[in-house]
Amino acid sequence: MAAATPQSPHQQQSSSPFVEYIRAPGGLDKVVLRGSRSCSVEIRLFGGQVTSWKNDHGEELLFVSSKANFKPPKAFRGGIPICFPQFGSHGNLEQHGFARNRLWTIDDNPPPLPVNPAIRAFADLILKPTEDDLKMWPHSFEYRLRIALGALGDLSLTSRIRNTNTGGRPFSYTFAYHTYFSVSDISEVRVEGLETMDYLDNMKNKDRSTEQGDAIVFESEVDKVYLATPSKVAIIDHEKKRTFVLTKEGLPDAVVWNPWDKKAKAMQDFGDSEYKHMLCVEPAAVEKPITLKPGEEWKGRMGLSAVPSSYCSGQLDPLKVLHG
Ligand SMILES: O=P(O)(O)OC[C@H]1O[C@H](O)[C@H](O)[C@@H](O)[C@@H]1O
Repeated sequence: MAAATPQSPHQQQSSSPFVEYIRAPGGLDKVVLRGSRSCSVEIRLFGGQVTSWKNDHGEELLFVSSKANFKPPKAFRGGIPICFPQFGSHGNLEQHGFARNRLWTIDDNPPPLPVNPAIRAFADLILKPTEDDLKMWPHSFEYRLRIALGALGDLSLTSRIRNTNTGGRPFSYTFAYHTYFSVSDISEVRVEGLETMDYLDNMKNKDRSTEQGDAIVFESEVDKVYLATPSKVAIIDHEKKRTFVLTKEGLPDAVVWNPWDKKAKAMQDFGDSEYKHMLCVEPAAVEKPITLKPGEEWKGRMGLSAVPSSYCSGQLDPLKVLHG
């Protein structure tokens, strides 16, 4: 059950050229971040979910299914759902935990977060457990989420999760930023940065294997949790000559998922052929749950940028990736 509806953000915050608070139909309030030219980010307070990230040509960079269910309490298919306090079925809560199915509020007075002072387009959201949540997961927490649009159109999500239990009890959780990238043709996409990594294969009962030695390509359903991965992963869309560069901090693992045709047909909120135009690469903490003692706070950050890639030799153009 969603939390009680707090005052709508537009009653509390005044919009600016960089941040607009909007009451959407059905109380699905959202926040729009505006950057240079046509760069923008859209965030729904329901789920604390980024639902759009556009580049300076106004092109949509994230995938949202044409059949997405925009009605709470079901999370909707696309953008960047937040998986907390449980990733997948790694525990006894609902799939991916409850954070993506709750109404978040605007955090009026967030604790200071060291960021680039030039960034003006950002929003601070907060989620705390409802009475019902505490019955399911008996831990008090404060989850602060900052979503920021950088001057170069880059998108960053910074999560700060604090254990506010008064009874002295620690808690553990698993976590992911379930990021849906929009791609032109999955058969033309490669992922670099995960080669030779160990992974748990969700299609083989979470068996542990090791990835082969070169970029990952896609010819069928993939559902793998790569373990202890590098802090930078590249998703190369060859047809679009575009590379998504994903950087992560505090998130050792990376989930890679494409449902392919059979599973796509089985999902009512996903078009039968939409698997061709999306890929999930999800910075995560799955293998080793995060444990917080009362008063302790964890920080997990994902940075996304989309750079033109002169991808040809199997190696990313280092200048573009490093400075894109
Ligand atoms: O349909 P959802 O609950 O959003 O989950 C969608 C997918 O999320 C992750 O990528 C998991 O690894 C997959 O096993 C799951 O199918």
